[in-house]
Amino acid sequence: MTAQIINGRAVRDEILAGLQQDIETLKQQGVQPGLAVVLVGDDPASKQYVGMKAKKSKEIGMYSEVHALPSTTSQEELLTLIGQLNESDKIHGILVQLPLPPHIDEKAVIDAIRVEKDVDGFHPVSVGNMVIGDDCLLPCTPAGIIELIKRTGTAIAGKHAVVVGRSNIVGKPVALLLLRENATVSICHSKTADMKEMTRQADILVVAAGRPGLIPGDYIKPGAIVIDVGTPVGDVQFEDASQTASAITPVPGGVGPMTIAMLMSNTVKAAKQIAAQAQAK
Ligand SMILES: Nc1nc(=O)c2c([nH]1)NC[C@@H]1CN(c3ccc(C(=O)N[C@@H](CCC(=O)O)C(=O)O)cc3)C=[N+]21
Repeated sequence: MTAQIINGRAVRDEILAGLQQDIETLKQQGVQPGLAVVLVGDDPASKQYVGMKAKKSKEIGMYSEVHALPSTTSQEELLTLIGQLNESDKIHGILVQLPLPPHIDEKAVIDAIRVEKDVDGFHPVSVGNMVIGDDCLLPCTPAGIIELIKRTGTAIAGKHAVVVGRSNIVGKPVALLLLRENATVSICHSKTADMKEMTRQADILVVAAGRPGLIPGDYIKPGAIVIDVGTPVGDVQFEDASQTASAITPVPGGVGPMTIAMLMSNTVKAAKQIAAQAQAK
C-alpha cells in the first residue's frame, strides 16, 4: 500500500478562506479580530514562526501586532505588556511564543493571559474546560490534528488511537480530544516498556515526541492513519511508513500549517465571543 499524503497546506487554505469571510462579516459589524504575538529573545526559528503567524493574520483581514522584545526583558515587563493586551479593545487573541528565556517563569506568564483571549489554549482554565468538555478555545496543534483526521473521511469513534508523547502542548491535549471523539486512547512516552507493541495496535497514530525519525515503518499497523507532529523534522520515518499506512502527514506541509489555521480560527472565535459579551452589557 502507498499511503494517501494528507495535505495540511490545502486544508489550511480552505479554513483560512472561510475565516476571511467571517472576518469580512465581523468588520461590517464594527469588529476586526485582532491577534497579538509576543516574542521574547531572538531565536531564529521562533522569529520565523512569529513572522508566519503575522503574515497569515494580515492576509485574511485580521488586525495584527507583533511585540518582539529583547531577551533581557524582565518577567515584570512582560507581565505589564500582557496586562495591556488583556485590556486592549483591538486585541482578541494573545499568543506568547514559547519557550521563554530561562529567567522568566512560563507559568506565571500563561496564567496572566485573560482566558477569553487565550488563543493557544494553554491557560489552566482553558485546559480545565477542555478536560471537562466545556466550550473553550482549544489548543491549536491538537485541534488541527483532529481536523486533519476527520478530513481523511475516517470515523474516529471506536478506533484505537495511540499518542506518542505527553507534553502539555500536544500529547496530553490531543489524547483528550481523541477521547472526546470516542476513540480508545493510549498514551506512550519515553518510559513505555514496548513502544512497538503499542504503536502496532494503532488505527490512528499521533507522534509528538520531538525525536526525529523515532518511528520506523514496522511500528505501524497496516492501514493506519499516521499524524507526525515533529518539527522541523518529522518523528516518523516517512518513506518507510508510507508503505504501510493508509494516510500520513508529511513534514513540512502536514500538521504545522494547521496549527496556524487553528490559531486564526481561535482568534475569530474569541473576537465573536468578546463582541457578544460587550453587547450583552
Ligand atoms: N505559544 C506558542 N504557541 C505555538 O503554537 C508555538 C509556540 N509557542 N512555539 C513554537 C511552536 C512551533 N509552532 C509551529 C507552528 C507552525 C509550523 C509550521 O507551519 N511549519 C511548516 C513549515 C514552515 C517552514 O519551515 O516553511 C510546516 O510544517 O509545513 C511549525 C511550528 C508553533 N508553536
